[in-house]
Amino acid sequence: MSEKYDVIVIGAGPGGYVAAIKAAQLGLKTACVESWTSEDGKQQVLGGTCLNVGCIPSKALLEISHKYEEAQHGYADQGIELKDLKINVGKMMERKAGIVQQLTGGIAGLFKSNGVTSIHGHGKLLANKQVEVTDKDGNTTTYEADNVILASGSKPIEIPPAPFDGDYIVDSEGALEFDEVPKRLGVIGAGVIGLELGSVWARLGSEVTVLEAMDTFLPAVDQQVAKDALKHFRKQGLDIKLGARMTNAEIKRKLVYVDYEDGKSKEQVKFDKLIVAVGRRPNTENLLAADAGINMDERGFIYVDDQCKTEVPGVWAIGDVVRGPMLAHKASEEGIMVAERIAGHKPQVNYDAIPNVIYTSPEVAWVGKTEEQLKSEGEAYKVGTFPFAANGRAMAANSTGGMVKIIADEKTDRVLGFHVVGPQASEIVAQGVIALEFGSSAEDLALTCFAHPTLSESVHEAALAVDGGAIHKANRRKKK
Ligand SMILES: NC(=O)c1ccc[n+]([C@@H]2O[C@H](COP(=O)([O-])OP(=O)(O)OC[C@H]3O[C@@H](n4cnc5c(N)ncnc54)[C@H](O)[C@@H]3O)[C@@H](O)[C@H]2O)c1
Repeated sequence: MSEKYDVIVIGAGPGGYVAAIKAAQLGLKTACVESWTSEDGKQQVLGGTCLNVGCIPSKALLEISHKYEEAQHGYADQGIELKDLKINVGKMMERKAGIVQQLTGGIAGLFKSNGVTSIHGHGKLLANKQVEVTDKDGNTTTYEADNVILASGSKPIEIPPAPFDGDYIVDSEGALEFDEVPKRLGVIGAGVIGLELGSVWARLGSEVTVLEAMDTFLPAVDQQVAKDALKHFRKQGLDIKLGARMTNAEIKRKLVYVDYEDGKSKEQVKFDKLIVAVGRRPNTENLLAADAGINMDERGFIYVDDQCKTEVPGVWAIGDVVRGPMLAHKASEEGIMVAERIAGHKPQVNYDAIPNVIYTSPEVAWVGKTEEQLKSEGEAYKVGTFPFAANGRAMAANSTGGMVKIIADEKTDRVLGFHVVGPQASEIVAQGVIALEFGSSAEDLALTCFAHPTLSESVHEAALAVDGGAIHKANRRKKK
């Protein structure tokens, strides 16, 4: 038996590393176990999926591809003339790798400065809050802790009709590593990952076809916003086929042949590469000893309550291994809540005010309820929208697609939902999160002074529009 800790965190993704830093800041003796190893097998890699092969590298590619597309299609209209524009995929990948390295190295520095002990190896929870760590050579060490936080994240779901081969049929990770722009790219699943990665490669020149089994586009998103987004994506050249269920994918002569059914007929299409993005599942295999006392549902999610407590006192679980959206910022919030609870405080994550973002172009972002949810709950509500087409700053930026939509309670005027499709939606949605968190009314937003000229003025106008008072668009007349 080795050292005893106040807190051992298993997993150093945005849930785990944040929990470990917060616990150490609160004076708890903390260790964080992470098995991820650099390609040369020499070093531990911190940051999990988000920093290494998820949010951060995908955003690096999204930013670069956005610039390239703008230079290709948007500059000439603005009087900027370019000759011989080219994309250098190798250089783009180098830049992405540099950003990842900088950030993951930064966590190691933060662990050091906060006094978190980093343990390299695979962590497994045993009975009595013991954690067994197996290093890369197979040696095991067992640690004891008063509290264990399980934060082992998730991985892409592999489906039998389209097994990953790492070259032609890839998951979200493989889709960040193509060494050239595929001529024809297939994407299975029009979820967040499929749309983000599909749009990266479409902007770099791929002909992208997205096959989505469901008939409804982005069913979790407010449908007025989802329909607007779909229109923009299709206009950009993404061929999104709804109601198209992929049934088989086969690699033949350096091409991927994909069969799908669309309710009317069976079709086949061929691609140079295929990305399969049909969801993720929790990383809970080999995480828990049989006598650890922790229960999971049939899909491998660990049962927890609102405070992320498992059924074993002192064992907590956060992030992608538990209920709720698989989002880095949700995991981090849970990590902070758990660390503070261990230290004796009583914080609570407000699960009703967690923002969602799809980093496409235009971006889609929202927080709170959709119109569809409110209708099904029988709530009376009112809506204000404002299009970026009527926003001077959006015009100046040559980015006028989309809108802001605010939904407020019919009686109390309290903001219930905040939805954006358009430029900088990921930044603008923070205003909705603050409104929801502070329980603000649409009138509070309408009475707030917004700087001119900014994209955020569309928030102001949408809030004014909730009661028919927008200045820069025609309001629907109220019935007398
Ligand atoms: N920006 C972000 O917030 C972000 C980024 C990446 C990942 N994530 C999270 O990661 C998780 C996984 O994302 P995802 O996009 O892989 O999953 P998803 O669940 O969002 O979407 C998967 C889609 O695949 C479709 N599908 C399944 N089988 C199919 C088939 N045989 N043929 C055609 N379509 C099929 C489903 O109907 C679904 O719409 C999500 O929880 C997501 O929120 C979030």
